[in-house]
Parts: sequence; C-alpha cells; structure tokens
Amino acid sequence: MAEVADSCFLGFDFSTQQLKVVAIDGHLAVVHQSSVQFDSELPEFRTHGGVHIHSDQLTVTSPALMWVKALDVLLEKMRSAGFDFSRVKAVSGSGQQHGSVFWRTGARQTLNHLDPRKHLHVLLQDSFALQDSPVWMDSSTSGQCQSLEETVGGAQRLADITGSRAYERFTGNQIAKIYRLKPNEFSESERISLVSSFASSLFLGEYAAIDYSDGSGMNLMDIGEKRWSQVCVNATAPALAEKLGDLTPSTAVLGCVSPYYTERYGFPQSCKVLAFTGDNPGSLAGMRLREGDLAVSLGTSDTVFLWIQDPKPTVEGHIFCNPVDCSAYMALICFKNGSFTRERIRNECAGGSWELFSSALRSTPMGNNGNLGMYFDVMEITPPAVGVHRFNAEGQRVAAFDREVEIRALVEGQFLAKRVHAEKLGYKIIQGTRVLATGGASSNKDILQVLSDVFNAPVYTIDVPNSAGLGCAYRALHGLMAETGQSFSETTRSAPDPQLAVRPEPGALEVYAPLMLRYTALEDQLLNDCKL
Ligand SMILES: Nc1ncnc2c1ncn2[C@@H]1O[C@H](COP(=O)(O)OP(=O)(O)O)[C@@H](O)[C@H]1O
Ligand SMILES: O=C(CO)[C@@H](O)[C@H](O)COP(=O)(O)O
Repeated sequence: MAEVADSCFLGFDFSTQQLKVVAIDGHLAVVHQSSVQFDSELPEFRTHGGVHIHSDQLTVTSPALMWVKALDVLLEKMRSAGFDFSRVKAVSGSGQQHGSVFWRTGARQTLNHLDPRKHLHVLLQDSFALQDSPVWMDSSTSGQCQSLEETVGGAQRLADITGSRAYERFTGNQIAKIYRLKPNEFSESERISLVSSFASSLFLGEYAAIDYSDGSGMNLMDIGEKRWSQVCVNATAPALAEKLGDLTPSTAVLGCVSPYYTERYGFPQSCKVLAFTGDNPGSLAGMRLREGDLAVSLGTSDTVFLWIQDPKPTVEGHIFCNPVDCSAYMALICFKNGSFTRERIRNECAGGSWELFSSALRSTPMGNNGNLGMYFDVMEITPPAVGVHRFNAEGQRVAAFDREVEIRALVEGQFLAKRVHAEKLGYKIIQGTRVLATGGASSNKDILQVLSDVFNAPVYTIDVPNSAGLGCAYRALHGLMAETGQSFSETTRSAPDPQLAVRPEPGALEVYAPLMLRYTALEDQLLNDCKL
C-alpha cells in the first residue's frame, strides 16, 4: 500500500503559451504542479503568446528549441522545489495539436546519446532541420488543402478517410508546404514528429511513434484502419511515410526513460514512457469525459469536444481516435479566436482587468438587449470568416458598442457559436447534459455563467485547470495497468468528480433559443457575403 502512495506519475503539457506539468500519486491525488511561460521565462525566443506571427499574417511558427529549453527549465524548477524524481513510475504528456517538428538527419544519434552533464537545449541545438515549427495557428496552406481534397476525391471523401476535410493547420498540409517551399530542409529531415511525439522522443531518447489520437489531426491517417492513408501520404510529399515512422495506440508504453533522466534527475531506470497525445485528447482524459457530456476548453484556442462511439465525419469539425479507448472516437470543433480575443477586449474595454471584465458581464442582461457580435480578429476556423461584426437589436450592422455591451457581445457570441456548431454536428443538449469547462478562462465564474446560460445546462469544472496535464498523468498510470486489461475509467474511478460551478439562470432558454436562430442566420449571411 505504501508503495502505491509513494509512487508518482507525471503528465506534461506542451501547449501554445507554456509547458506545464501535473504529478499525481498512486491514489490519484495531485502532489505537484509547475509551469514555464514561454514569453516571460524564455524571452530570448521573442515569442508573443508562445508563437511568431510572420509578416504575411498567415504563417505562424514556434521555435522547436524553445520547447526543449522549456523542458530544461521545468525539470530544474521541479528539482529546486524538492520534487523527488525517484518516485516516478511513468510519464506521459500532450502537445498542442497539429504542430510539426522536423528533426535533422543525425538527430536520432544525438537523442540516443544524451550527455547528462549538459542541458537538453545545448545537446539538441543542431538537431532541427527547420528551426521554426509550424503550429496550429497557421493558416497559410489553402493551396495545399485544395490540392489534397482534389487528389483524394473531395472534401467529404477526405473526411471519410481522415476524420476531417482539409484544414490549413493540419500537419499534412503544413508538410506539403514545407516540401514545396523549403525542399532542402525537407530532405535534410530524417523524422517529422508532432509536438506530442517530439516531446515523448525527448523523454525516450529515441524517436517516438505518433499516437492514433493526435495522429488523427494530420489529414494523413486513416482513422478507421488506424494506419497512414497511402493516398493522402502520397499526395503530400515523396517518401513521407518513412519520415513519419510508425503509429501507435494512445495507450501504449513506448519504453523506459533515457538514461539522461536517470543520471541527471534521478528518475528510476524502470520509469516508463507512455505515448504522448494531443492536448485536447489529454483534456478528455483529465475530465474523465463520459458519453453525453460536452467539454469546452477555454485556452489559447477554444475547443468543444465529445466522446463518440460511432463516428460520422462531415466537412465541419473533426473526428479523432479516442485517446483512452481504442474502440471509440472523439469529435472536436476548434475556434481560433479564443483567449487572445478575450484579452484584447479586456484590454480595450476593461482596463486590462479580468475583474472589470467580469463586472461588465454581471451588469448586463442575458441576451444583451439584442446586441450581438462576432469577433474574428484572425481568420477563424469555425466558421471560416474574419473581422469584427456587430449587430443591434434590429439586425442592423453597427460600428461600435458601449464597453460593457461589447464585453457581453463577445462572450455570448463565442458561446452561441459553440452551441450552434455543436448542434450542427448532431449534438443535442438534453436533460442531464453536463458541460465540462477547462482551460485558463474556466477559472472565471462570470464567463462560465454565460456558458451555462447559452447552453441552458449546468457547467462543471475540475480543480486542476490544466486538464491535459492531469489527464496525461492519469494516462501514465493507466499505461501501467492497461496490460492487465483494466479500462481507463476503472483506473481513474477514485479520482475527484467534476464539481458543479454554475447553473443556468431562470429564463435562459427563452432568451437564447431565439438568439441561436439569429446567430445562425447572421453567420450564414456573413459566409455568403464572403463568397461574393
Ligand atoms: N480570470 C480569467 N478570466 C478569463 N481568462 C483568463 C483568466 N485567467 C487566465 N485566462 C486566460 O487563460 C489563457 C491561458 O489558458 P491556458 O488554458 O493555460 O492556455 P494554453 O494551455 O493554450 O497555453 C490566457 O491567455 C488568459 O487569457
Ligand atoms: O488546433 C487545435 C485543436 O484542433 C488547438 O486546440 C491546439 O491543440 C492548441 O491548443 P491550446 O494550446 O489552445 O490548448
């Protein structure tokens, strides 16, 4: 018994703005959390929000070496805080989805022989053929998307195979662009990883396989067969399958940590590395999502996701393999204008204070007296539209709102979009529906109140805002149990349940049902105007 309590499992999350870690003990209690903010703690990489937006405003990258250095800093921080690495039985983790890391030929050798006296960022500084990794915020690959859909036989056909029509940020389209624009860097690459499998490679000291769940966000994997789709891989770049390596179940144990971690930090030699996955799949695990629940992640991106059994891919949203149950799937919708847009409006309308932002939400009525807004500071993913669009109660476009009205219009508009698009995917809010919220903005009860009112459903949260890291700590533990056939839900049965955060206000249904229709019509009109 003492051994269970003494053991420890780590979940790392390489997300857009920071690297975070959650440690749990064998009883699933959180025993340590730590993080490294890229902008403020690694200023030498000059990122803003963890990324570089290029002059075309479409290309968005992050330095691969920044992620490596963040891991050095995080492990040193844990050591300084007295964290006992000798208790760690297994590690797993997640990464922002879709981003790609291009390892230079020879990097495998370097990974295999990491000198424990040196920092990883010193050892790996020459290991990347491409210094700047394309990330999920990139939308510069429209041409590649069009070409992939044409080759495969259309958007729906591509969705049937890979779970999604072609999306600009999806890794295959990013790789196709690099192959065309940077042929030398492409040919110098011996391996192309996702952010998640790049991170597990750092722990393994060897190239790690891409897991089925994060691999589903590439437009390259056949999600039914769970292998690379020949037609997609061939349409993307020559000899790509070799550079991608194998796929692996998300629940697989990949091996033990590299001796680097044993010698430098005192990890046990037997410490296992479980396949890393995408951050949204990681959150699904952390929130212990059940069929029927709807999860809303309010991080750098906003996402909505659900557990599904029978996937029916469409040209809207994505189907990914499920990270904790190989026979199941998850559906996901991604909204690019999440936290950065809320921060902009907070800065412009609430003096940079979340408290004032919240009081504006409290002092304005549900439905905002008919004032409605869509705030797409950058080209949105769902729907594919850009710009700020404000409409008054009469449906007329207006140039500005009062500050408090602007704040409510932003938050209501963001949540109406989530509900409208979740329902387009076939999701129905019914009696008993739980909305589970996570991510940085889920700590704000006033934002959650609007979420609850728009969905007319109670909103639950978990204590640990980093649900992806927590989920991956659970996955690390489950990885050790999976050989015995134990399911993820059995492994995590004693974990704390999500707690009720807010309930819908009386009258929410009457206010938001008609607004949903208005929002849908305005969005259709906007998309039609874009086509003209
Ligand atoms: N009290 C708050 N109210 C609203 N948003 C918040 C609050 N605190 C933090 N945030 C938002 O959370 C974001 C970070 O969320 P997080 O899920 O940690 O991001 P990621 O995992 O993508 O790096 C910040 O950009 C910030 O806008
Ligand atoms: O592109 C997607 C999902 O498809 C994003 O959700 C990324 O996975 C980034 O995640 P965060 O850093 O915002 O959590």
